[in-house]
Amino acid sequence: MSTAALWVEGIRACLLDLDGTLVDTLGDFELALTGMLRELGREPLTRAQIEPVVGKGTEHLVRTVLQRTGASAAPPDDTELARALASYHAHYARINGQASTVYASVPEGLAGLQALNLPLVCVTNKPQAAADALLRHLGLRDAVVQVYGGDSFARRKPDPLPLLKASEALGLPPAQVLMVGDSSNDARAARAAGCPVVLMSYGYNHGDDVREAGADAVFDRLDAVAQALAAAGQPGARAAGETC
Ligand SMILES: O=C(O)COP(=O)(O)O
Ligand SMILES: [Mg+2]
Repeated sequence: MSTAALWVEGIRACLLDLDGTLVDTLGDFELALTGMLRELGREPLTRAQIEPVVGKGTEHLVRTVLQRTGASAAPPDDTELARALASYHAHYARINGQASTVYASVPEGLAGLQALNLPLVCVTNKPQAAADALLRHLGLRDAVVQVYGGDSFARRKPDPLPLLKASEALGLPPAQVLMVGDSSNDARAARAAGCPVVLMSYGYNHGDDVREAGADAVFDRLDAVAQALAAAGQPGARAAGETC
């Protein structure tokens, strides 16, 4: 990545997506959905079928899965959806973290961003309580100052609201807050909020090419994002140990 890239200029904080960016959670989605589908008397889906549906929040996931596994392709009615969601949440709470792993470059990437004194905030579409519990389980909770979930605000990504609220809480203009995600959902939210955005190539992008998602840059490793920011000599960030 060229150090002349504009997105690196003036970054003072980072918003981090969770599923597909920090943690590979596909196994957890598979376990919880399989539990729900069994309870509803339906056949489970494969991971390959589940992956493109992840990233737009729980209701979108469950609604789409019900539609794909139903006798007809009709959308579920409200009662059916409510029953499925209750089952899914109960299964997810029980298995949360059992089949999830932190991506290889993430510990180094978080350490690299922290070494630049950038506050890190998790902005995910996963429900807040589940996201918080997962980060704790994986020993990542202390790396971020705040966790916002898909139920934290009136609207979730790709709406800009969570990113605008997070920037406001940090006391920074969105142009100085970098969104780090894995999908067009993150890129759309960032563009609408006025945040620069980079995407990780290893996550879930709804089955589409992440390089076509409209990000400022795409990286294969999270520590490469920190290195690019460090190389640009961030004005708002000081190297670890450096004093004012
Ligand atoms: O839809 C989800 O639950 C996952 O969302 P995330 O990629 O925003 O973390
Ligand atoms: Mg994601």
